[in-house]
Amino acid sequence: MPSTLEDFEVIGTIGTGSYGTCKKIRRKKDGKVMVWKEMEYGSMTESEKQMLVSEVNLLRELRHQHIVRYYDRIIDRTQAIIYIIMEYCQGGDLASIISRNRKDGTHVSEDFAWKILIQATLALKECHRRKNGKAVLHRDLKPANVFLDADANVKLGDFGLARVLQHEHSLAQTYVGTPYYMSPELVNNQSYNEKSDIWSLGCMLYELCALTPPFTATNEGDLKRKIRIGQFPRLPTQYSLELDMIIRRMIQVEVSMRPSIDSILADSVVQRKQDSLN
Ligand SMILES: CNC(=O)c1c(C)[nH]c(/C=C2\C(=O)Nc3ccc(Cl)cc32)c1C
Repeated sequence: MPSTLEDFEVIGTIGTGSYGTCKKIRRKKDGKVMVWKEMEYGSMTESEKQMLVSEVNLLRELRHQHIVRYYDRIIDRTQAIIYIIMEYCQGGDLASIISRNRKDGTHVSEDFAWKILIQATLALKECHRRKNGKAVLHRDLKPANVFLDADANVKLGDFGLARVLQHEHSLAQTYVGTPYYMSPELVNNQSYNEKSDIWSLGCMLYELCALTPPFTATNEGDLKRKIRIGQFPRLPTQYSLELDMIIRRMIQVEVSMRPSIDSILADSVVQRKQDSLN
């Protein structure tokens, strides 16, 4: 029996992104707290709507402990709104954690950083696992798209849809945010690949610890120049050389020099940290 809007009650608004509003909802039949992302599709062409449907179907297939769980979708054809119903992540998003630490002058612990590194890498491994020969590259890995559950476990969210919603009519097309995590291959107009997600992962982990992206500038031209050069400061000295080194390996300009997901997970320090997490 497909869900309807009447099966849920809205208990709060979590946030509004470039392509919709995220609301906290409660399922009436069992009180389960979830979220839905409301997205207007009225201005989309038929092919863009088809892209959205296929991306939502991809989300439906992804089931992993570190990927936000997709539950259902409701299409309100009268309002031209699709509601995508997903798992509630009580711990919020990494962007809020970074902002709070920046304001308070505090830093996440080394163990927390390793936990996020390991679990986000496991989530990416699942995304990159070929589905009918089609990799689901994240393409938009950033602190605002990494969520935490009640036990501060990583839940990677919001991928695929970001790409679909970059259609020419979408407000999402209007430039939102500085591309701090843009990889050198994208700066050079080369193709996006799995190692581009590794670059973004490294930039995100760097910012989680240093509370600033590895590359910053006052204009996009300078930012692109710094990304091409690829030099950035060591993590704050409270963090180990091992953590600095593994993040530094991810943020290598040369694509082939960046570690694969499997080599990250095979790293001896990662293995030791993973054992202590389990
Ligand atoms: C400060 N952040 C929050 O309070 C927050 C909380 C408690 N939950 C969220 C976001 C989500 C959440 O709780 N579940 C989600 C599923 C998919 C997507 Cl794209 C986002 C979410 C956020 C941004």
